[in-house]
Amino acid sequence: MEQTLDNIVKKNLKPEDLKQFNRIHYGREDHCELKLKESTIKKCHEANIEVAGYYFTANREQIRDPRYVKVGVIQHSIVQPTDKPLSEQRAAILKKITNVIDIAAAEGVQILCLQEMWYMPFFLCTREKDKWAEFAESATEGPVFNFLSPIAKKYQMVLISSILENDNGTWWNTAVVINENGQYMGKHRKNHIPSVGSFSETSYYAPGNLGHTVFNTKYAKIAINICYGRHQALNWLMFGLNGAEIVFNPAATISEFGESFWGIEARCAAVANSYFTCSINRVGTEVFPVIKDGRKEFITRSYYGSSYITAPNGHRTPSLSRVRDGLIISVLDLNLCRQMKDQWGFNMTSRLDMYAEKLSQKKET
Ligand SMILES: NC(=O)NCCC(=O)O
Repeated sequence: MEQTLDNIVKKNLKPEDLKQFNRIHYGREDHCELKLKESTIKKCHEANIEVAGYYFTANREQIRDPRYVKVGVIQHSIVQPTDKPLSEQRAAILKKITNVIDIAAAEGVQILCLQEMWYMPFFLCTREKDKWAEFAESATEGPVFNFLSPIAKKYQMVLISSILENDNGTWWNTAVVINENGQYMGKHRKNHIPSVGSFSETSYYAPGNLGHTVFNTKYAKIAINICYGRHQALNWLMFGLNGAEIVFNPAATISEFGESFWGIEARCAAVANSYFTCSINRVGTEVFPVIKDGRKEFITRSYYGSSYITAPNGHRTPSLSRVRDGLIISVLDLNLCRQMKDQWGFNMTSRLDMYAEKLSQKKET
């Protein structure tokens, strides 16, 4: 059994203690597991993909019907070594992901989010640009959009695809939303760009210029907070103010950068803003041969996966594996968003006026 925090706890606690742990830590005594099809389990086993299903309920209301939506998140490693031709690298990932999307579709997933820059190695640690430029593409007619669009249509699935966008020669870190008819619905550009340790993304693209768009899809009002933006409470807040019911956080992050707060930030955001959050991180080790001072060196980075989903009441799923490809399928009752607002009064008691006044006075130091 793999050493995730959940597995360590499960293995070492007596059933009664485990119940207590789950009640206090996760907010519920069991994980409300969703029964998945035999075929899903078989296909995932064959492809060495961890698969887990959960559901989040809300109180029954007298007037409003439950508003169920089934979401999926996929974490995965790259397939080919990073020195192979770019087209081969991308084709191998697309093939792998097609299989996982097919599995998710057979389970009736309606909204599915992929990890940050899912179709390529996360080369942004190398500081190299030219070598990778062909991975940067148009949000509306690039190879990745053209690949996903028919899939979205075939399965009437909303797809969130994090890409390296090339918009008339300018690069952006962008999440594209494709609607259930396979049409481009819009995009969000990463607002906060890391320049920390080997995450030197500021040399590639500028902070996003599209604000905090919420996409009113057929199934839910969704938004995307891309990776490093999860460290900013106000970034999460703005998506909530704009009406998001689910905020996806496609990421690429490694242990050295706060694995201990990975499980906290999106969960806090879900509680503070009364929406669901879906956190998706890469897995696997990516090795980049680079030339430094005339010598060949290797940059190696390992991503710790651990994708999970949180409800507005703070209940969350266990994490996926730290090392294996994985798929979480979860049923969410969106009624829980308003119920939490009503129960806790977070909206009613917020003091945005007070913050706005101070923020408008704030000068850059
Ligand atoms: N991809 C990305 O923004 N990574 C930054 C490191 C982190 O926020 O964990």
